[in-house]
Amino acid sequence: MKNRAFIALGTNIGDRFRNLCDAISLLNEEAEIELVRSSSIYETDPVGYTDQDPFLNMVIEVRTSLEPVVLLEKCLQIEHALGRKRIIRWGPRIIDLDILLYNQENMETEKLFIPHPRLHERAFVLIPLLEISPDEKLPRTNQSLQDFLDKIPDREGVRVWKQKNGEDVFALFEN
Ligand SMILES: Nc1ncnc2c1ncn2[C@@H]1O[C@H](COP(=O)(O)OP(=O)(O)OP(=O)(O)O)[C@@H](O)[C@H]1O
Ligand SMILES: Nc1nc2c(c(=O)[nH]1)N=C(CO)CN2
Repeated sequence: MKNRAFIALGTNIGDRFRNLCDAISLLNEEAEIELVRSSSIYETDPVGYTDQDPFLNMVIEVRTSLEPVVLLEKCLQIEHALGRKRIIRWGPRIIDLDILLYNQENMETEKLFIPHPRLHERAFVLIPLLEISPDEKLPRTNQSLQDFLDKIPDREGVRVWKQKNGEDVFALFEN
């Protein structure tokens, strides 16, 4: 599994912890995806469309033999399997899976932008990502993601909800 990718998870409907667990177990069932690392889980104030409940957000690192578009298809299938419906842009969701980074690639197709276009402006993504990969940069640039995070004024809206215990965090998600 030669490719390294980071996936952001977000949820603000129903049993949010259960939704994270379900999404991670479905990713783990894929033979071509290997879970490598996970951030702590953060509770975050909604951004964009603010009249909605707080989210749980986290970031995981995976290794995969899937090409980016196929990895996206798997993510969309999992969103669908967990009952996600798209109603309001940036609105409430059972689960959202975004591909943040895929190796050092930059790609823009109709369906897929990598790195994720709003990655560098979202504290709810940058904080968990930098927790597990502090030196990460925007692909093929020298622009450190920590620098982007430092420029975001409001970071108080992102609070640790469940601390990573330092050992196998994915154990949290075993059924
Ligand atoms: N890096 C990416 N990861 C996931 N989806 C992406 C990515 N780039 C483009 N997309 C496209 O975005 C669509 C998903 O949009 P979605 O409804 O989840 O947006 P959103 O989660 O409301 O907003 P945001 O994209 O700001 O997180 C997918 O169907 C996919 O085609
Ligand atoms: N805190 C927080 N706010 C959001 C989130 C999210 O995951 N967390 N996702 C959004 C749509 O992608 C819009 N706003």
